[in-house]
Amino acid sequence: MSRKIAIIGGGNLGSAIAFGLIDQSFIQAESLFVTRRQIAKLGTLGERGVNVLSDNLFAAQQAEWIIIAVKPHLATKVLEEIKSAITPDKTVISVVTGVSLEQMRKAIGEGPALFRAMPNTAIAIRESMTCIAAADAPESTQKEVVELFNQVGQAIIINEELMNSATVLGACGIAYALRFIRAASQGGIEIGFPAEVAQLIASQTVKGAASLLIENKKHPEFEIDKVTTPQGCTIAGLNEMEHQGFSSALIKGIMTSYLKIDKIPTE
Ligand SMILES: NC(=O)C1=CN([C@@H]2O[C@H](COP(=O)(O)OP(=O)(O)OC[C@H]3O[C@@H](n4cnc5c(N)ncnc54)[C@H](OP(=O)(O)O)[C@@H]3O)[C@@H](O)[C@H]2O)C=CC1
Ligand SMILES: O=C(O)[C@@H]1CCC=N1
Repeated sequence: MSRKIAIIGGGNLGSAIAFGLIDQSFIQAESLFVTRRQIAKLGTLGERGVNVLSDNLFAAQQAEWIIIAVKPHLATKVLEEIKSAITPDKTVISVVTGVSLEQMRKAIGEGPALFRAMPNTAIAIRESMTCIAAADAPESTQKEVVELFNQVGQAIIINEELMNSATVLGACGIAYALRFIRAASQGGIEIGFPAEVAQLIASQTVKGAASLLIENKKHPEFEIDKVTTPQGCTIAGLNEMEHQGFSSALIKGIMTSYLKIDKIPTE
């Protein structure tokens, strides 16, 4: 990509995006500007040739595309800080939870194309699921933004009303899936494996299950039916998990996360 990109807020997600983009060679390291106040913590990106700095305005002045990746309560402040650098030809993409396109427009003013994107931390290894919502952006710019996030996983356009749902299912979802793997590993240790072997088996098995659905595009129960031998051990274990509230716990957790989003301070 010939454009320059600035990532304002190089924390967990901002850095993950940076690593994903340079590892995929989507952008040259020297065309990427990543900011945070404690720049020493961006050392690894700096060693890879990325411009690491604490001057948000300078970073935004250099780039055509500006990705905002600070915590929700800092988003408006940061947008106002870099406002003078956001000329109408630029594209601003916020990955901030709970900050609407309308709030962004209010902080920046009319002109630039605005997007909200909700990737997850697997973006660092180019395996993100990213949901994107656009405001007043030409079709061609929307395509470019989807293309950017397709470089580092799978990206789709959604209506902004679904952005909180996308946050929970896609971004928080990484943590839910990892907690499943941790629990499976702990069970694996109890039935005989050393911890690292249990984790490998649990992780690769989850990867395989996800890949079956993504490649075959069938309902999970279709694949489960292939595993559950009548009177076998799989159905016995699955039924016990459901008696203990497995699916119900997950759905209730998803709803709790969803209801929490509107309570996250964005000012
Ligand atoms: N983590 C995740 O899985 C996901 C997070 N999100 C959203 O992404 C955003 C970032 O989350 P996350 O990466 O986890 O949070 P982090 O706290 O890890 O990252 C935010 C970064 O912003 C930096 N920062 C704070 N103030 C400024 C400033 N004035 N100028 C520039 N940088 C600043 C902080 O570094 P320093 O203190 O050194 O300045 C910090 O590293 C949040 O809005 C979150 O809701 C969305 C999807 C997934
Ligand atoms: O937990 C949070 O609030 C953010 C949003 C999605 C992932 N992390």
